[in-house]
Amino acid sequence: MFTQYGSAIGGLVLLQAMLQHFFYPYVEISFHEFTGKYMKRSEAFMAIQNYLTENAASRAKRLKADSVKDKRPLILSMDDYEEVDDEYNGVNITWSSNRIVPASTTFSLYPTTQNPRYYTLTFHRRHRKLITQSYINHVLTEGKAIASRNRQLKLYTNDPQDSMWIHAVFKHPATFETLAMHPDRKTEIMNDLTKFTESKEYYAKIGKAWKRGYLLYGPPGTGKSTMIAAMANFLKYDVYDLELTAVNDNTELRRLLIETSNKSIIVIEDIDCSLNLTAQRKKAEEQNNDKDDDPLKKMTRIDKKSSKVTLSGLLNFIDGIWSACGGERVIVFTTNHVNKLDPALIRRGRMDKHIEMSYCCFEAFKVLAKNYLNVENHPLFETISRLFSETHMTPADVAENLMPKSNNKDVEACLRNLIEALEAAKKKAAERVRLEAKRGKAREEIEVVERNKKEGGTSAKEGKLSELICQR
Ligand SMILES: Nc1ncnc2c1ncn2[C@@H]1O[C@H](COP(=O)(O)OP(=O)(O)OP(=O)(O)O)[C@@H](O)[C@H]1O
Ligand SMILES: [Mg+2]
Repeated sequence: MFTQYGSAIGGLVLLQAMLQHFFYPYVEISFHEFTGKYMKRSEAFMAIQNYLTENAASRAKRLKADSVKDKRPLILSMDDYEEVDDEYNGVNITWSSNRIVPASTTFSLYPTTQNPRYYTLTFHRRHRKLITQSYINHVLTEGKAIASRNRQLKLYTNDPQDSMWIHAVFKHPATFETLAMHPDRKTEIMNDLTKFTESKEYYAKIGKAWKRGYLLYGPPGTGKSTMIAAMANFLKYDVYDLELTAVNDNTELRRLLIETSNKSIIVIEDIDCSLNLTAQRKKAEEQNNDKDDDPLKKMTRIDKKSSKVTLSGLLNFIDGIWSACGGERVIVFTTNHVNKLDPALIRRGRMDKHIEMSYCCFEAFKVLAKNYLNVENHPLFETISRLFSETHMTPADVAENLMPKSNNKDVEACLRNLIEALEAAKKKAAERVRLEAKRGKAREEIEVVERNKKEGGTSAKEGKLSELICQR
């Protein structure tokens, strides 16, 4: 009797399922927050979450506000058990957010204490091809792009105590827009960076690690560090500021470099001073060191000697290490003395692009005038343009001279300040040239006297010249 009942009920359930399948014209796809054997957070879920937060959450009736650090705007996403509609190529799609409620709450495999979430995508079955072959891809790509746009950049530095990376939020205001440089050169560098980020397949095809090296060189205050910050903000890459003098040996250097993440800029500033990496410099320093008895200098000398990071170690890592680690890394070296660097360190292929950061030109000044004074044109620009063609000044000094001296932000007063400073710099440079010429002439005359002496002759000028030598 019971078995008869049982089979009748079973038959009804089956019939209901068949009817539902026949009459329910929708397809549902679920995307779970945690997937795989180790219950890893799903990248697809995160991408969908970003996509829905940016595109569809404004249409949801119930929103969830996430607390965010750092005074960033509040993030509003759709709440649990809420639905939103989306449209793609004229097709309507519904997303709903749900949570798995486990049968027992005593033990959970999932890494969060809350019940894991999942999104369900519902659409009419006649659009199956469009949704599965195009729409889902579109959502995932968009979601990843949103994540990279909203990512908070990090600045890593290597801790000298335990040689580990420590990080802070990277918040440098410099951008290519605010960087004082000729616009054509800025465009060239931005294009170069963009091409690099889009060349994953190309690097794979030619069998090279996906990395690009930049050497920034120029006098102090010409914007090398500022350029690195602008690059990081442009690429949305984290910055690893590697202080080589705090690295004890090649093994440590190797570990630090392996620990750097994808999409990052590795910076080694003042490469010529970081270690005794250049042959000429090493020799000169050794000679000077032997004469030098300053205790402080002696201490740094000992420190430098005990550091066993070698040029060949550094070069090997630059060449080889990232081929194994998946790449997408930019490495930037900076120096004030490009001529002193070992050619092996900067040859093409290691440092792919050499960028000279130079004194301020009129075009670069216009960027600073816009940044600091919010002016794009002014009658005094003509004088300033002429002065820039006659004298040198670093962008750092130009910026300093453009800063209002009081609370009164009078544009004309600031520009006159700069003109005064440029004229003073021009005068100083002319004086330097005059002195150099005088010194050169005196040197020539001394040489004549000495030659005459050697040849046994005397010079009428001799007495006068020794006086001159004493004055120098
Ligand atoms: N090209 C530039 N564009 C905008 N601001 C600049 C530029 N160059 C210098 N500055 C200003 O001058 C300051 C110093 O510049 P920065 O530290 O980038 O120079 P640097 O070339 O790295 O110098 P150093 O060789 O001493 O490290 C910056 O904080 C910035 O305000
Ligand atoms: Mg610098």
